[in-house]
Amino acid sequence: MELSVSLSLSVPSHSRSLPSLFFCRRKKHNALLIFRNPNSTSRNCNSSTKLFNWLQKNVITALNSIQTGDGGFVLEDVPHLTDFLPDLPAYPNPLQKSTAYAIVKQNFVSTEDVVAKKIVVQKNSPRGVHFRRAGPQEKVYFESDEVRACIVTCGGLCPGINTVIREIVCGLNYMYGVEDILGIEGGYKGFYSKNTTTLTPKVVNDIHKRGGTFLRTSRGGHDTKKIVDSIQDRGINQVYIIGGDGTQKGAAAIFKEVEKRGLKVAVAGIPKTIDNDIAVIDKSFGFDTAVEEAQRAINAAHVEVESVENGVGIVKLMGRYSGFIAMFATLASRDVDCCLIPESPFYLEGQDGLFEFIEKRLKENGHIVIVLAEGAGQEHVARIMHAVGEKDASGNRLLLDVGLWLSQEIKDHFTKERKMAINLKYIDPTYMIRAIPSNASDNIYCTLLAHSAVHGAMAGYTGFTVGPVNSRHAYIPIARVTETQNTVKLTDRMWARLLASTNQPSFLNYNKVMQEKAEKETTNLIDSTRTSV
Ligand SMILES: Nc1ncnc2c1ncn2[C@@H]1O[C@H](COP(=O)(O)OP(=O)(O)OP(=O)(O)O)[C@@H](O)[C@H]1O
Ligand SMILES: O=P(O)(O)OC[C@H]1O[C@](O)(CO)[C@@H](O)[C@@H]1O
Ligand SMILES: [Mg+2]
Repeated sequence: MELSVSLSLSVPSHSRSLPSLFFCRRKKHNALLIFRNPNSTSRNCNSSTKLFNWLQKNVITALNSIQTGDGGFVLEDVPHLTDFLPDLPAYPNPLQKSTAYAIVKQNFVSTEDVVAKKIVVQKNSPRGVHFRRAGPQEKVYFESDEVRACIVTCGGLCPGINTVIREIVCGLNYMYGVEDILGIEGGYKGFYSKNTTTLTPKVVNDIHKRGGTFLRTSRGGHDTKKIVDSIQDRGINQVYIIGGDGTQKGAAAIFKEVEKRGLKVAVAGIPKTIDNDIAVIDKSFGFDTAVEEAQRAINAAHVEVESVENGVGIVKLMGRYSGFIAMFATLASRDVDCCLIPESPFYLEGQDGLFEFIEKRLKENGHIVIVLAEGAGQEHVARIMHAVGEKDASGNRLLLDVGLWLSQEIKDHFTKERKMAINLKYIDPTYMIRAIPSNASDNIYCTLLAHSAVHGAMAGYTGFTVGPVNSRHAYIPIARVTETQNTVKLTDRMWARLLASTNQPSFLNYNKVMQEKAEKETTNLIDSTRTSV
């Protein structure tokens, strides 16, 4: 029989008589749990703690909640409250009595249901990694009147945050009869520095029609201890956390602390990012809305440059480390001649460089539209501006304005060096594409995310992120979505589609060109020093 291994930080404080390190089998999931008992009076407590710490450091990431099965089947499961509170009672799901849901053929998802991470397989390939399927379960671990939930939003804005807030509130209330829901204001720091607001279906009724976040947001200020103290003091037992990769790391830290303190608190993460840079999930909410809104800016650029001689339009879109918005906006528009993203470094001068391409398009068509992701070409701007690498309150690198830099470089090159008059229009709609309400399909997506999170928390799952994997909503261990960032793969078919549609240079010679440029600059510097001496 195959067993998986999982580590749990502590056991309830009354268990002084238990050994300092002990093992037990979690039958339901066929897993071996290793517990550390910090209250143990046993004499070998010290060495056990050392062993536990070593296991935690070296083994936990690899083995936490992993179950294996026949044919190479792997389930990367999420934690459950009963992992560290084994005696929790379960109750029948109140959805059984709901008139709306009673007619659903398969009202509950089975605890055996899983979602495959990889959907394209071959006859003999192993079954591979799976995640727990999201949805309502027959048993819940909270009674309706026992729940005190809270919702917090952190990081940058994204279309659809208000829909997620609305649907968590309405989902908890309409499906599970929960009436005690609190809003934490202004991001993580709101837990310990602000009063809460009361959220009811009536209060949130119209918020999905507005952009932004009804609860407001912030960067920085994550203090795990203070946050969990506040959760404990306020008697909160379900925490819904909406935010990007940084926020999800914060959610993981809150979960760990909750687990360490042995609290009956379900921690659910709902991934949010306009950049679509969250790993594992198909797509992040608000992304489609942002791509759609970007079309308006691209269209404006096209109209402008088409109406003048030698028109050069530059549209800067969001995308710190991932160029998904720029790539999808380009593919959708068909008016874009060149798309520049952080994953594909570009160069200006020489053969197959950007200047050569612009000149070619101006000669052919009389105009050119360039879409630029804000994170692209940062190395060029940094070199010119001697940047000091400023960071925001969360520690994210602050980007330099690549749009302004590129506009200036293009103007200088064509007017000074090529003696060509150009008409350059720089459009910067960065915040406009994320400060709008979500479109219809994102609204539905947000509803499913919120409801999946509610079902998961009610079923006692915790320390999870929810999201669609191959179109099926799943509960994903938080570490899975924070360990890597989703970026555009230049070797994937989608980037090839873009190159084929724009016919832009691939900049594959980037390293060679940049090395030659650096060598040339060094030689020039040496020559000019010699001359001046
Ligand atoms: N490693 C971490 N551990 C704990 N908390 C973190 C960590 N990284 C970030 N946070 C907290 O998460 C919150 C949001 O982080 P950040 O500003 O990076 O935005 P984000 O969630 O990544 O969203 P986005 O990048 O889409 O705007 C902040 O309050 C920050 O303090
Ligand atoms: O909201 P801020 O702090 O200006 O940060 C902007 C950044 O946030 C993001 O929108 C991600 O949320 C990035 O695309 C962008 O670089
Ligand atoms: Mg982030």
